[in-house]
Amino acid sequence: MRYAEVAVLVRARAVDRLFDYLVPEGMELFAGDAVEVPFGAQRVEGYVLALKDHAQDDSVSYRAITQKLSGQRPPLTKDLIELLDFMRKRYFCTWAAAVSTVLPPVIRSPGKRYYQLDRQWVALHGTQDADADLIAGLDKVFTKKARLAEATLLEKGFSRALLTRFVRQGCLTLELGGSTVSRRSEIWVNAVPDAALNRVRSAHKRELLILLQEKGAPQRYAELLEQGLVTSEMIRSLKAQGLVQVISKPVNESGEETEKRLALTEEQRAAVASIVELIDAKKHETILLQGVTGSGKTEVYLQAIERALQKGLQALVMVPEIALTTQIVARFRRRFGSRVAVLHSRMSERERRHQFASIYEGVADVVVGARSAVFAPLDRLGLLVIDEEHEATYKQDRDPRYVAREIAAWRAARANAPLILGSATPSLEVMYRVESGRYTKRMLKERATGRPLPEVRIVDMRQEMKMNQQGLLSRALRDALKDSFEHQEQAVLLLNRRGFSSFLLCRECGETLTCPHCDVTLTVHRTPEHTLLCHFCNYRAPLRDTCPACGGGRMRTFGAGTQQLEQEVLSWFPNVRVLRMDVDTTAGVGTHEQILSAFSKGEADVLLGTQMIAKGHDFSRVSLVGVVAADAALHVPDFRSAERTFQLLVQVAGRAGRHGREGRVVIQTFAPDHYAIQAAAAQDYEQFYRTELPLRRRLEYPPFTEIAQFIVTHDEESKAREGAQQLHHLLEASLKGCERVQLLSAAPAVVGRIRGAYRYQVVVKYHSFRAVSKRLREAFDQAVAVCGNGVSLHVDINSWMTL
Ligand SMILES: Nc1ncnc2c1ncn2[C@@H]1O[C@H](COP(=O)(O)OP(=O)(O)OP(=O)(O)O)[C@@H](O)[C@H]1O
Ligand SMILES: [Zn+2]
Ligand SMILES: [Zn+2]
Repeated sequence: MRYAEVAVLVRARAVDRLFDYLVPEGMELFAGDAVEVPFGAQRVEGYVLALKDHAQDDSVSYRAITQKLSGQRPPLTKDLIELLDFMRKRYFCTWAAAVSTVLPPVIRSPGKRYYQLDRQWVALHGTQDADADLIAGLDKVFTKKARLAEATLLEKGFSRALLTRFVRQGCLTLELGGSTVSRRSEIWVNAVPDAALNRVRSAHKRELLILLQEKGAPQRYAELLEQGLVTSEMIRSLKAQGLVQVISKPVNESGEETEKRLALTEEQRAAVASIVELIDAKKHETILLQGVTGSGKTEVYLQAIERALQKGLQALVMVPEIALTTQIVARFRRRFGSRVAVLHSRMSERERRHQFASIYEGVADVVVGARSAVFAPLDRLGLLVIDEEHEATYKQDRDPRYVAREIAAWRAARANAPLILGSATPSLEVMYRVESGRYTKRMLKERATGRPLPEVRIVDMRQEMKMNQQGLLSRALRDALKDSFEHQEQAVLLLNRRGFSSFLLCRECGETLTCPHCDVTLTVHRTPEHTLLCHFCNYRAPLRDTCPACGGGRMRTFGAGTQQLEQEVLSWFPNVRVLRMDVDTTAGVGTHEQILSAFSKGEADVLLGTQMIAKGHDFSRVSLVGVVAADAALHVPDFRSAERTFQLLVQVAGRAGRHGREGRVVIQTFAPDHYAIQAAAAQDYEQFYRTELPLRRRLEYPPFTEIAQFIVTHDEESKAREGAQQLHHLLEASLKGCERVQLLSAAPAVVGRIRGAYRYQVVVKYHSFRAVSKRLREAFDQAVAVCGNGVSLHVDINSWMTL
């Protein structure tokens, strides 16, 4: 008897365990396969995590699996199966939630598999190959039909492993669920140096050889064929005589030849060398690649990946938000052609299916993608890269709230592969790990193009207010815009309105109000009564008009929209062309790309928008960057607000002057002396880090502690609050006697209400996850059990952003 240990896709926490099922006689089943099983009176989908000869309890008679759902390949690879367990323990999620997160629904059901033979490939490679007999055999089977079902080929004695290998080599094309999986390449021929012409009898062949020798470089087979200069038979026999070489070069989707690597700068070369050393040694290590904006980190990734591919290994590259990073994907495609698969959340189902198929079949061995790509089914990982490591988008904001960086680290360690974290502005967590010796660091201090970093100027908005300048644009920023337009250059204007909260800011001295216990900004809370509130610990204070610092009477809520900014720009410069990028203008699929590509083609003079314009773009004609209100980022009620502000300002500044004239940056702020703004203006990471770290230490924030944030929601405010208080009691009881743990009072969450549901939070700070995880989990499970109907509980471990 064989048994399967199955994770069933039933969400209820009450049945969150693995179930044993009998494997019916004759069912070919592997760990990782999708199955249908009886569950109560229903039939449900499940995943086989292990196969075994004995069930948990031999005296029980187990029910049998009713059906196998997956096709040839188990959708869950071996390391993904193990990852499920890690996710459950780390993010307190159920088996079902872990499986659903790791595997998007579209890839579970298999399609029928058909193959086509590439005759040109066979004609040119066939007979010389070590596989000559097998290829000749395939050729014969395919004579009558252009397309054969997999079952037919298996019947004829070709094994699956063989078919897969031929797909990877380019000899076969696989058709799966309406899309074609193939490794696109183009065939080139070249004369062997000093090929002895006298050995060639046929005049045609001799002509061809002379032509190739005269050219002295490989020629496209397709072109020679068009010109009537070759037949496949000619090439085959010349190849057999050792007079020509047949080369297949990878091409990209549109058939263009893949691009050559760039000659590296000295710094890049050293970085690539240290990564290559790890790849060769199959050694896991995490390397922080800290490179200033425009230092050419991407080229370092590309060349390191090339090495992994040469060794038959795969690479995974994570980018913060794929819709915003079309440029980077295009570069990967230009370099590695159809070996690149792209995964992100905005793809059509059909496209996603296609991308997954090419990964499973091994045709794509470089995966580039956003957060969820961290689960790509790669079983020969040789290198993992997280670009812009510091970005908040690597944190999943729904359950299970995983951090892609943690998952990548887990997979890299398991695969004995290096993990590269790239950033101009590394997160404090990562830099702290570098300092404590857990990660190594490689620096790129110069821009790869040799351009200098832009010059940054801070404008004190308090002075502007005194001069009775009421608008969003200071005089300095207006002058800079005018200068940029006069030189026919482009400008980027950033107005970030991150978060949903508002805060009070003194228009005369720039003061804001912070929590005396947590040092985060107090936000204006409108329900049930108007108060100032700390979302961390529930401290409250009354609203006020007068400033506690300067005594002025102009404490006002802060915030302006991008539309308002657009109007103001147009009122000063009626003839300039403005593109606006924010949540309103980017709702549709592909709209990001459209706006960005219009801007990079020079169809507008100004791009203005929220933080989505700050990241990663490489625009060649931008010489001016203006930050309209740096304070909006500074006063997000989050202990990371200074860090986020510094990162945002350095990143957006980095868009200026990457190629042409020297860049200029204008930062407008009510807090010109704030250390985050000062360090950003100097583009000095070290200066920022040295100031921020002691503050974190004093207040016991990450990287010195870790934070678990529990969220309780309900349609009625009182129920949500009571639920949070109940959870607080349970946590108190279960954490009793634990050292160095802080449990904060239940408080309204920063986003107090989403889609009608009220949200309360309870925060726990601790030093060691290992020491508290069981206790946290226990309290959480109890709270789930005792909380009434309609209350839902979420947990956010190591909250990346306290939202
Ligand atoms: N070795 C090189 N020689 C010449 N140009 C290079 C070299 N390496 C990179 N570049 C060019 O430098 C520019 C910046 O490179 P890239 O976009 O990779 O920088 P980055 O470090 O990712 O910057 P950011 O962090 O600002 O996104 C690109 O236009 C790239 O083509
Ligand atoms: Zn004041
Ligand atoms: Zn507080």
